[in-house]
Amino acid sequence: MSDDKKQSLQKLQQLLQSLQVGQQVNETSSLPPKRKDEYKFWRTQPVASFEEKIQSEGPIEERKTPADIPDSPIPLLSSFEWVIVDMEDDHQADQLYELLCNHYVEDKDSSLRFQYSQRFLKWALKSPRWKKDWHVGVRVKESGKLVAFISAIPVNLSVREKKIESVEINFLCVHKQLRSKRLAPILIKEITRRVNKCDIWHALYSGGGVIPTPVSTCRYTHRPLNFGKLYECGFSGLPHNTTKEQMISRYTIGSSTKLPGLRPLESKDLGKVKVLFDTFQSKYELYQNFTTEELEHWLLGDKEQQNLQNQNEKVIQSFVVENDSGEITDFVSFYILPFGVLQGNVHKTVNVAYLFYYATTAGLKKLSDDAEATKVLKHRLIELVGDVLVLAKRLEIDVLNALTSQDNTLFLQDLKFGLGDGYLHFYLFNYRAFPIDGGIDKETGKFDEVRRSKVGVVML
Ligand SMILES: CCCCCCCCCCCCCC(=O)SCCNC(=O)CCNC(=O)[C@H](O)C(C)(C)COP(=O)(O)OP(=O)(O)OC[C@H]1O[C@@H](n2cnc3c(N)ncnc32)[C@H](O)[C@@H]1OP(=O)(O)O
Repeated sequence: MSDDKKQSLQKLQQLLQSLQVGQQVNETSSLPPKRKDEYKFWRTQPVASFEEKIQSEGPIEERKTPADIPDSPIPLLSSFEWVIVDMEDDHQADQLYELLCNHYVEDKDSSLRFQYSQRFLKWALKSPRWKKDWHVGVRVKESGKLVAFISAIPVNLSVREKKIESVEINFLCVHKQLRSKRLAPILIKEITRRVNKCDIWHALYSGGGVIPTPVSTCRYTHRPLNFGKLYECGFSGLPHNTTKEQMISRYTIGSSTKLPGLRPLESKDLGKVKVLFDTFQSKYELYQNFTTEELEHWLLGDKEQQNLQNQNEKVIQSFVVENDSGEITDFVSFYILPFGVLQGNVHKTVNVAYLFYYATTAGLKKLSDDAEATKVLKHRLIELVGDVLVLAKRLEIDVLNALTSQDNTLFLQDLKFGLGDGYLHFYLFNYRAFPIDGGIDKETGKFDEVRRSKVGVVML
């Protein structure tokens, strides 16, 4: 490949990357990592240091009880107040939607922003055992304007053989005009207080920026499904000596799925899917133990989504493969989170889907590092995710994104996913753990098909 072509391809990848960056833009990602003692806030928190040689896994802080935790919220400047954002009230859910749309994550020149629908946010924030008290907002007292937010949902994590009652922290957001005023640490301390009051002492969170200290790092990858539109939006250039038609043809996929017995997941499948999923997930070193109720929520959507007339409008799409004997041999899911295109483009939205959870019986009976089992698994995942491309295309998705987590490195290359520039770092609060493989070869920065990743959680 000529240098020009390489450069153009690189540019294309960078541009495409901006479509699927998720959490890595606008965070601390552009800053070089500092020593832990230079992180004014994080050096005070129970997290491992970068340089620490971990000897054994377990909690960092001594065991406390909820009685040790203050009853009152962390003080705020007098012009602001703590509020709960009531996700059951459409008006308040809309205010959160507004805040996130305008201030959460965007690309560098502010031409793209996430379009978190109310439907998406309700699904993400009202998972089983959710608590109103953990949807924490900050309002300007005088105007009532919502200017900051942070959330927690309960999760039961497994870190290697240990089960850890935890929360997942997400949607940390501060209004642009209030940035760099140390409000984020206050939000983090307040959510910590509220969670601790419920006798929970650990958390999982992720982000594109490096803070002390990632337990794993995965890389973003993307698979264009509608190159023509991405090109028209101005996000993708053409590699040197390549026509638009050639690029479109490179990414063209068939219109029908290939796996016999592939159909949408129904609630009657959940029992079987849970058994399959539990077995499949247990090979990872970081994963969530789902109850059947949680599995229903995350794979079928909340009641509102389940009751939709048009199932294509669901933000979560899940499918199973049922064989002739009525066994569920596989399931796969993806969620949809579009970007709004600003600055008067012909296209108003870029439809982005993210690969979510999956499991298969293929290669399960043998040890996961058995070469034959890996071959069987790889072959099956190429078929399964290959069908996801078709299903996503039918829903008019323009790009399918995936991380290098789970067993994804087995199919990314074959299915023409391009390596992105963005990384997603996974963090554990108040828990020391040995590093977990993220599916990237440390020498080359490319997909690690041999070790793969041991990260089995997917965060929204
Ligand atoms: C047991 C329960 C525990 C629960 C808590 C577990 C921990 C949860 C942790 C949160 C998980 C969130 C998961 C998600 O939602 S990741 C999504 C984060 N959100 C965005 O990227 C949206 C756009 N950006 C913003 O809204 C703001 O820039 C944010 C709010 C991110 C920072 O606001 P601002 O730019 O105005 O900064 P500041 O002056 O107030 O504060 C500066 C301090 O904050 C540290 N900082 C900056 N960004 C992040 C970040 N993404 N995670 C952790 N820390 C972060 C930074 O290193 C510095 O500390 P230090 O370097 O001096 O030490």
